[in-house]
Amino acid sequence: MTRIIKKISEWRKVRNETENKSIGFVPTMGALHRGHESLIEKSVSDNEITVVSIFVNPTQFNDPDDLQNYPRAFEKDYEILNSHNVDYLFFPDYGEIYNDNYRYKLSESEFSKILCGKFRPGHFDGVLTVVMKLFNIIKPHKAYFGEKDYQQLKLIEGMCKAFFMDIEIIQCPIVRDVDGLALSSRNKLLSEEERKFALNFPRLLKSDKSKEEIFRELENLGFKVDYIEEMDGRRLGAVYVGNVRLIDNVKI
Ligand SMILES: Nc1ncnc2c1ncn2[C@@H]1O[C@H](COP(=O)(O)OP(=O)(O)OP(=O)(O)O)[C@@H](O)[C@H]1O
Ligand SMILES: CC(C)(CO)[C@@H](O)C(=O)[O-]
Ligand code: BAL
Repeated sequence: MTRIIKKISEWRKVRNETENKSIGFVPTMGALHRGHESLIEKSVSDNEITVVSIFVNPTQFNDPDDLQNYPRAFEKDYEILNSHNVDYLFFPDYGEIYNDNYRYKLSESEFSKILCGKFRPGHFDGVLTVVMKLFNIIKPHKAYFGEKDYQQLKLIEGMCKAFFMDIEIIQCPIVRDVDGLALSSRNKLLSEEERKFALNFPRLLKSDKSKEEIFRELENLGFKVDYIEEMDGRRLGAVYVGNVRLIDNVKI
């Protein structure tokens, strides 16, 4: 059975007893899907101990409605963790993580300001701060992140390098539904019709059109488009379907 740990003090005791065992860590905000499961499976196969965290981190939400509507599914999540033989679920509350009430934060001043960072002010400060805190608490050897959140993944790699953090970041490929939509917790917020409409996003992202053409075509279809950009041999984008913001990227 996956053991639920809510308190840092309780985890510290467990961590002290792990001796030389390898520890893999999968940070999440819950509402788990097969994308998360792919990270968990990799961690379970690579490490002797796997820790998953579920913490809907308020400091990375620039939009209070987005935070309030963020899907939460604790019971189903717990079943999924058990079915993968995850050893520990770290499930802290706000006060446990933000004992400073977010007076201290970690920022990156360049890459975090473009792409998603341009449209979600403060988002990556919140992400980097919470990931640093979680790393300092869990003290994993390896941590697993998905390529769907490509900018997040690169910023976390940069943070580890900048602060000489001895944690290996494992980059995991995007898991898609059979129809091509990248799995995302926020997909649960789409109506059936919106979900069908959302399929235009991955379809156009992977087309051989230019980023400008893709931007225009998505707008003409009725998407609100934050950006379509290319970097590192990838085309990345963020769009709104109704109130739901989706991100995705493909290799080009
Ligand atoms: N489809 C996916 N394939 C691979 N990894 C994924 C996928 N979706 C999410 N992840 C990874 O799971 C980790 C936790 O992500 P998170 O809990 O925010 O889920 P999410 O589905 O990305 O939710 P959101 O709706 O916030 O985008 C991140 O490292 C993220 O990149
Ligand atoms: C890395 C993370 C768990 C930090 O809250 C979150 O941004 C996510 O789920 O991708
Ligand atoms: N997976 C990224 C979390 C967020 O959108 O806040």
